Amino acid sequence: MKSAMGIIPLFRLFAASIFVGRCLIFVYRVSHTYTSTENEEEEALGKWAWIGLFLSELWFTVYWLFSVVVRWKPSYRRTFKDSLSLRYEQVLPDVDIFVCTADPTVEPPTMVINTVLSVMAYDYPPQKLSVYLSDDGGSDLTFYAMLEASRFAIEWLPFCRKFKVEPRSPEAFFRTAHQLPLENTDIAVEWTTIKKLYESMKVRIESTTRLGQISEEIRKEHKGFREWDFVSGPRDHHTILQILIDGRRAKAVDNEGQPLPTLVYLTREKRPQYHHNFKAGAMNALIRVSSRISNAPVILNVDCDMYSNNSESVRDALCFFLDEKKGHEIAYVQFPQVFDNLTKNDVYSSSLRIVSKVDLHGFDSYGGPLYIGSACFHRRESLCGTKYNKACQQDWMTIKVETKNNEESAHELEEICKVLASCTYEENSHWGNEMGLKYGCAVEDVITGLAMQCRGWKSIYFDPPDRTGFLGVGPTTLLQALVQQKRWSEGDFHIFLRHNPFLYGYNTISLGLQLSYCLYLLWAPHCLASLYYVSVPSLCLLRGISLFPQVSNPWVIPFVYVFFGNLAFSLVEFLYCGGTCLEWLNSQRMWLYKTTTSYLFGFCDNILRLLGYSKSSFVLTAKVVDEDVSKRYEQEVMEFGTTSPLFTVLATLALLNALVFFVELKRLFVEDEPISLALNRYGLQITLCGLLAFINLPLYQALFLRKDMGKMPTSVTYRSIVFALVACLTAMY
Ligand SMILES: O=c1ccn([C@@H]2O[C@H](COP(=O)(O)OP(=O)(O)O[C@H]3O[C@H](CO)[C@@H](O)[C@H](O)[C@H]3O)[C@@H](O)[C@H]2O)c(=O)[nH]1
Ligand SMILES: [Mn+2]
Repeated sequence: MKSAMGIIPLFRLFAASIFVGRCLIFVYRVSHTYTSTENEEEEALGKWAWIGLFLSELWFTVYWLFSVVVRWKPSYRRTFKDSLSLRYEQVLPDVDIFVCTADPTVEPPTMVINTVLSVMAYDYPPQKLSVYLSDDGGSDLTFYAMLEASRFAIEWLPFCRKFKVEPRSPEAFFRTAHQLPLENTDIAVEWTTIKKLYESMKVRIESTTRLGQISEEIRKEHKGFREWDFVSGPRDHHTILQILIDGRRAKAVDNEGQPLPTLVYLTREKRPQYHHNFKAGAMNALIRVSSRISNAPVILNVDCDMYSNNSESVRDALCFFLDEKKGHEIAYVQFPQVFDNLTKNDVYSSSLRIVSKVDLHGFDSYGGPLYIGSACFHRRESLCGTKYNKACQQDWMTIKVETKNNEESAHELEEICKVLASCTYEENSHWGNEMGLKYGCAVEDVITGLAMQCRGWKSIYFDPPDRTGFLGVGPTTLLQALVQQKRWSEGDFHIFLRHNPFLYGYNTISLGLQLSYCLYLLWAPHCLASLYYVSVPSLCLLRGISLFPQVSNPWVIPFVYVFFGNLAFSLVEFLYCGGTCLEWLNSQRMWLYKTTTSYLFGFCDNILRLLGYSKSSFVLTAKVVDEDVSKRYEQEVMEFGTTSPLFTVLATLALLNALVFFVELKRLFVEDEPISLALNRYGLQITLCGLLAFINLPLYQALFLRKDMGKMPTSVTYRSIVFALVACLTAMY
């Protein structure tokens, strides 16, 4: 989707009509109520159910308004990289690139170094680039892979430059461009050589990783390995800092004599008695260490699972930072997160399609997108806590970094920087609060971005029109997807409670932006209304309580219009953004699953935290799964396979709706009451229940029909059958 400008007026018209529909629904809810002919108890019950439904609809409407605000006036951006080169090529600023990794088994070292190599190979003066890897896994395996990468870069960078290779992650390159360019023998020869080099490196790294330890032979290759003699475990060790390529040295050149970017490996100190604050802690350590080594004014942050797919992204980002009119007020430039491991119809709806094609463009027009963790360029100054003011307007980009470091040897520099990454360094300081990334929130990125915007900075969303900037790894099992969503919803709601955009952003960020933020920050409480809507109307059906207008009553029109109008809109929007119909259906299912489980648990965690019970955690998203699981993923078969309370909730809700639907069908067709009467009275409720049963079809399959390892575990099946039956029986009697 290039730009949705043309259809914006249409959208506004549609939104207005839905708004009228929603108002009519409220008029109906307020002017009518449930009346029973049977008894008082029944009537009281019905009245409560009615009020609950009214509140849910009220909530849905408020939430829908946020989504309308986001879509109201999106903005789309282009860059002019040629003008940038013309004007600034000689004075381009330094750029520091931070890559984070946390665990060598969940995030394999080969993946990590592919990301590292892709960012080392940016189309940018290499002497101005410094790449830092933060290894929270404290693993010598990752260090070894980095050492290999530092050697491979000598061949890889000139190769990329010469043949304008895209993408510059070797793994992705050889995977996507497996056709050998035969017509030109020169390329063919070099291609084969470099491919062989890469593959032999990969074999070495993978065999070492499989072995789980570094052989004596390899240990001799670098003094750095000796550091691991003193490491007692991934949560208990000193700082290890190794400058693998020292870009200041004349020796640091590739095989064509061109300079290489600086390459640094860091694992910050960790001690059991100190909380390490997950990725935020890692990033802050990197900010400090890099400030002493290269101190570039621009910082790019990527996760190790997200490689650069476009060698020009640095230049794209600088077009905004160096913009004469607006550049001085920009804190960060966020690129979309796109994933390259998704299947055609994206079973787990991991693609963030609507987020990146719709929502973030909307945020942009109100003052800037959220910071979403990876693929984001920062201005060091704003990340370090500076408030935006007039002084920021000076020519900050072109100020040359002090070169005092030049006399120190790499070893001296390493020793000096180690303290900056120690556990105690942050004691009694503003780090994690006013400086650097904020601590104590499961979405350190969003809260940090919001804090910067509240300090007066703006941000930019840039979705490159021709070539995606970054490609990452999305969750590939249902549980991973739900757990990731739980972390996000928990963190987002935490922000709403503790760093509310209306309070902190009062007078500094626009009302539009404050409202837009709510679209994400209120995911968690959204579960309440959703849970209500997918269970209570169905349970009421069993009892014969009708909660919607009769089908023959004109009041039914707004209900039908709002419900189906919104569904139709979201389908059209999805297709417009390049999705498929099946993908849309999957996204609807996932939205239901996320709201009723992830958001529910995220919500509960926040409540527990308020009561002082819960402590923060960060469940990493797995980047590798075993073959069996991955095969089912390729076939787009939903993966259950493990017992999890999340699955119990899902299965219970699904069974409940199936049960009710069957009971109702039986009633309709078997009992004496004429069908038309019952349909008229319960039409909407039965439709809702039927739709819920329909969207859950894959789940019933997993419960009762499948035989593979990914089916629902029997314990979950039994448990949810019991829960669903109990709920139905309670409702009936
Ligand atoms: O103690 C930790 C935990 C995580 N990480 C890194 O954080 C990144 C994100 O972790 P991942 O498991 O990939 O989670 P995702 O859900 O994919 O991450 C998204 O959501 C996170 C916030 O919840 C953001 O930090 C990420 O940038 C964003 O991509 C990875 O590079 C990890 O190596 C650390 O460095 N240290
Ligand atoms: Mn990730």
